[in-house]
Amino acid sequence: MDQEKQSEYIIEVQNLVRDYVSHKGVFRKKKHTVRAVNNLSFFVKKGEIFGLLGANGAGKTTTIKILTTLLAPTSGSVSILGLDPMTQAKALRPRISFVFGGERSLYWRITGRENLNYFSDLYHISNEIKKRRIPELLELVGLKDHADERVETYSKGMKQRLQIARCLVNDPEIIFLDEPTIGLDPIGARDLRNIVKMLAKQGKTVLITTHYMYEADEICGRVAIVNKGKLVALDTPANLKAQTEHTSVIELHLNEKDDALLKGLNQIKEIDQIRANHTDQYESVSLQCKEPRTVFPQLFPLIGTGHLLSVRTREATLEDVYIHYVSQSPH
Ligand SMILES: Nc1ncnc2c1ncn2[C@@H]1O[C@H](COP(=O)(O)OP(=O)(O)OP(=O)(O)O)[C@@H](O)[C@H]1O
Repeated sequence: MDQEKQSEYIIEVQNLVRDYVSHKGVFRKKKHTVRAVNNLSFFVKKGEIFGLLGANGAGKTTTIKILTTLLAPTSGSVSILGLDPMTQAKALRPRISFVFGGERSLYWRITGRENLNYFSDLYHISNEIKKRRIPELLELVGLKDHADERVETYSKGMKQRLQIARCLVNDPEIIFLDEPTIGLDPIGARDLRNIVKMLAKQGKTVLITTHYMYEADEICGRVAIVNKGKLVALDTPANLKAQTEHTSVIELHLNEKDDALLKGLNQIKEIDQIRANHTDQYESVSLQCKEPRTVFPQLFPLIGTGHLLSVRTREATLEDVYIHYVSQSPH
């Protein structure tokens, strides 16, 4: 990527590597290295909602920690707002903010408003700005009517919204959100997504990690799919789905597990990928293929009488795309 092109980005990550080194054994200690981030590169523009997607252990949190000045990289270069998070942390910190999933960075014994007041003071925000900004933030995250209640009385969703308000007290240019909707009920998660969308509309840049593909599809302008520390795909959700344009999914629901069927499905060469999910009540099998009509004639003879509850075809979702990339990348 040339210099001119890079300058339009406010997050620049190039060939980032981070190793964790530990020592195992009591006497003869053996060095053990885990490469959590493996040659990762991506660039984010101002105002984007950029998603970092990956399974547990993919290296997302490690990457965010490096980008937010909390952890040193092993090698590679990172530039946030034109600053190096390691050597220019002091200049960078007031201009960014972050929320880590499940983190307890609020004081539960005091009210929501008092929390925002306290965190504003840590950033030396003037009384004049605080007076205007804190009510605005409480309004933004829908906590205006609960501002003077203790945080310990808040629901999980309210606490998470207060975390977002907390991370906005310094009016950051970039917000890093590590799994912000984890553990929230569907309405709480939707409220949080709406807040994130609103922030991007106001010109904030958001880097978000999530396990929920529909969430990434809904709010992210672009997503990077990371597997075992490596980038395996990067594009808009629409483009990623379009690249698998000729991919359809046939979904079968069966009233019980059918090993013979799975064995037979493995023989159909027109099926690109098979995913089976077994619950107490039923077995669901998803088949990725290019042309369902080429699969059906071979599929139906395999299904034992009485086993099939339903069958339907659908277009590939971002989740299918994600599974496609993650299962294809080398282990
Ligand atoms: N402090 C540490 N010491 C040793 N290994 C670590 C440390 N922190 C993370 N790792 C390892 O680095 C890899 C990446 O972890 P990381 O937490 O960055 O992944 P993640 O994508 O955020 O996962 P999750 O979705 O579970 O939060 C994992 O293999 C993890 O076990």
